[in-house]
Amino acid sequence: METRQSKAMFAEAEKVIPGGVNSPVRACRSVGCTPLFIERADGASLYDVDGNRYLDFVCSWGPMILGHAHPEVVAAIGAAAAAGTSFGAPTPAEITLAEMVVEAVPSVEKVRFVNSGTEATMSAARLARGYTGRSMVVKFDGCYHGHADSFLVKAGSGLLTLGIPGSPGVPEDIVKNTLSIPYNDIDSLEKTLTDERLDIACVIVEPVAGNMGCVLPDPAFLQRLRTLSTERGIVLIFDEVITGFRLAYGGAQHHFGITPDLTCLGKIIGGGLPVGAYGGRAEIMDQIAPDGPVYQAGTLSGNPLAMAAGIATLKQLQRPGFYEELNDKAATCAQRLREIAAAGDIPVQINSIGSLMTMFFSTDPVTDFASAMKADTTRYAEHYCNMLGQGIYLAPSQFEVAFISAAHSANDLEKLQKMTEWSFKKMADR
Ligand SMILES: Cc1ncc(COP(=O)(O)O)c(C=O)c1O
Ligand SMILES: NCC(=O)CCC(=O)O
Repeated sequence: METRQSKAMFAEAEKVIPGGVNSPVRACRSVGCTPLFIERADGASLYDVDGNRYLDFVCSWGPMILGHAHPEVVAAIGAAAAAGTSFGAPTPAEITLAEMVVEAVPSVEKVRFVNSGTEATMSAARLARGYTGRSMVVKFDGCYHGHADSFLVKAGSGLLTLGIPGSPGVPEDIVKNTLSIPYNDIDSLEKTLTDERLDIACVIVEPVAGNMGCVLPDPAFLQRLRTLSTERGIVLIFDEVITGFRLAYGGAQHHFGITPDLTCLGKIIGGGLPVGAYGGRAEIMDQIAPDGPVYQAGTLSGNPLAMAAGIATLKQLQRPGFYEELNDKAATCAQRLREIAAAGDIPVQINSIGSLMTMFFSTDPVTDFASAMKADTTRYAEHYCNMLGQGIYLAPSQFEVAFISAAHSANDLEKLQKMTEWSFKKMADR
């Protein structure tokens, strides 16, 4: 596949943008490539500036659950843009989207819109601290909650991919108030949350981890988390930036039947435009300014284009059978990939739930950060390059998830399976 234009653009970009990218995971360093520059996309396809077409399993890292350039979403954005792009004043669309979120997500009685998942988690932690008057945040190793200072401790996503354990620039005074403990480890959870010496304001968790690759929660772990948080008056925050409106219309909390105190959303609720949101029990949310003293603001918060894209997207997701169809299609695909793996000589573990999936190049089951780290990243890089050469666009890191969208056809998923089989054979023959 010829990618001369992308390479030239990357060289140009590197001169004026750090690393040539506006988010580190896009740089493709761990798979030994340079990024493709994308010209356009529709449905399940991406087209790069050299005119190559790819089947997209990154889906903009999660938002594009309907596929790219969905006509209803594009029309809604166009109509909103024609009416003015930002007013810095309330609009009817904010109420509509807020009502849709409140109706959909069990824990959410009130919701604030912000501009990214990072802002959502940062604001939720501040709110939890303000509400409880306590200072400590507990998170889990390998989970990623955006790039606010408090969360850059043993974080997943690009930090894990690039081997950055924490970030310079985050003062020790902040980090000392963050405790990161192993995911799915009920003993360590028990010890930490019952330790009277710890001044814990909140626990934040990805109810399905998606930033060390896809790691499923032990339902007993989530349940214990809920019980212990309640007992200790700790605010339980579900970071559903990936899982919200993805696993089910009501997110992971609906799927697992566990209700957090606060929920962070992003990605899908913006239909591909920059959005985040945090919401929860009214009693807690009422602590936010102007009703309460906890400050959070935003020039572009609740932006009319983003609201329009979110509303149009959620309307599509309300279609009867939407999630059954998407999740069934993804489960069948994951099962077929497991069969392909079992028949070949390349040891892989396929973790999947709903339309999320990660293929770990590992002999052992992956249930937490430590087991994720055993995956063979060199092998992932080889597989990634094999697949890209055949027009399959996967996440450029072993520690991310593949997203399947409503736009992926049976043929598309068959192509993914065929090419996976071919790539495994190529790797085994080498
Ligand atoms: C679980 C989770 N939380 C928070 C974030 C941060 O969101 P954003 O990149 O929109 O700031 C991400 C992804 O980036 C995420 O996957
Ligand atoms: N799982 C990683 C992300 O969702 C974020 C993408 C980015 O930081 O660019």
